[in-house]
Amino acid sequence: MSEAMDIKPDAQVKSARAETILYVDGVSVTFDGFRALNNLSFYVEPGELRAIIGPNGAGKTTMMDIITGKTRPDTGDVLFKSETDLTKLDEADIANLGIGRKFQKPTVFESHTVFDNLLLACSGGRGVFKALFHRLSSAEKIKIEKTLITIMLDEKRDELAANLSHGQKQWLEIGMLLMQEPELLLVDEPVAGMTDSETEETAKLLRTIAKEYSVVVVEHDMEFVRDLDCKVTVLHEGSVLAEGRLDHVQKDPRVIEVYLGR
Ligand SMILES: Nc1ncnc2c1ncn2[C@@H]1O[C@H](COP(=O)(O)OP(=O)(O)OP(=O)(O)O)[C@@H](O)[C@H]1O
Repeated sequence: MSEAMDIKPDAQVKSARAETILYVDGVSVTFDGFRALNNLSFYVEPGELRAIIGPNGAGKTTMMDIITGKTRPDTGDVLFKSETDLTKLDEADIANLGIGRKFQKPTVFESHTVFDNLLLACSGGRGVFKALFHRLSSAEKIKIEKTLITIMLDEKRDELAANLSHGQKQWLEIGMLLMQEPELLLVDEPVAGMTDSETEETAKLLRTIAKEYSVVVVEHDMEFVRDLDCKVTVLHEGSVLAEGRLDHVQKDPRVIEVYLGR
């Protein structure tokens, strides 16, 4: 990007902020002298599905850590819904604001059924015993039923989570996050280790979820990213290298050189 394009007049910055669910601007973070994020700026609109790609070490995980309050930036702004400064909040506050994060490995309650996993997720910290034995409100029931269908596990509702395939466990964990009705969902490499058909179904699932919530997905699997059919941000050395539709960024010689051409 040219220097001229880098200059953001105040009015332009303001209008970008006004329309964003996530506003990351000029974020840098250094670990022991190594700059993991370097003046990183990108914006996500409400209801948007966004894929983040980039080579190993590009800063994708660090970026998620900054958004969720696990890591503090040295400089830069991170705003949720244009006004809440996430750099001042801790991880629990940020989760309570409505930002859900799905880590790469599924962490479901293996010895409970699919249905009970969703029930536990909407229990609001009641504890396992109380959560499983309290009377479900009709709103909770509807929410669980709707989520079971969304995550394609309606027919597995009485199955122990331990008996699910790896892909189904990932979907269940996404469902558990949906029970909290997050406005922004961050998903880290969801299809690693999935079968081809599970990968395809996961793209459909995330596209469905993005009709209701904003979703940011970090992934290396290009077929999957193509299926997401969304805007793609390419990170490299802690900055945005390119942004646009996958077809567009795949043709960018810089992207081919540092990532896709390998
Ligand atoms: N806590 C830390 N201390 C020191 N260096 C770190 C720390 N966290 C990340 N890094 C370094 O910052 C850089 C960016 O790492 P990050 O994990 O964000 O990249 P990534 O794009 O998620 O890579 P991958 O695709 O391999 O997961 C890497 O060089 C990594 O070694």
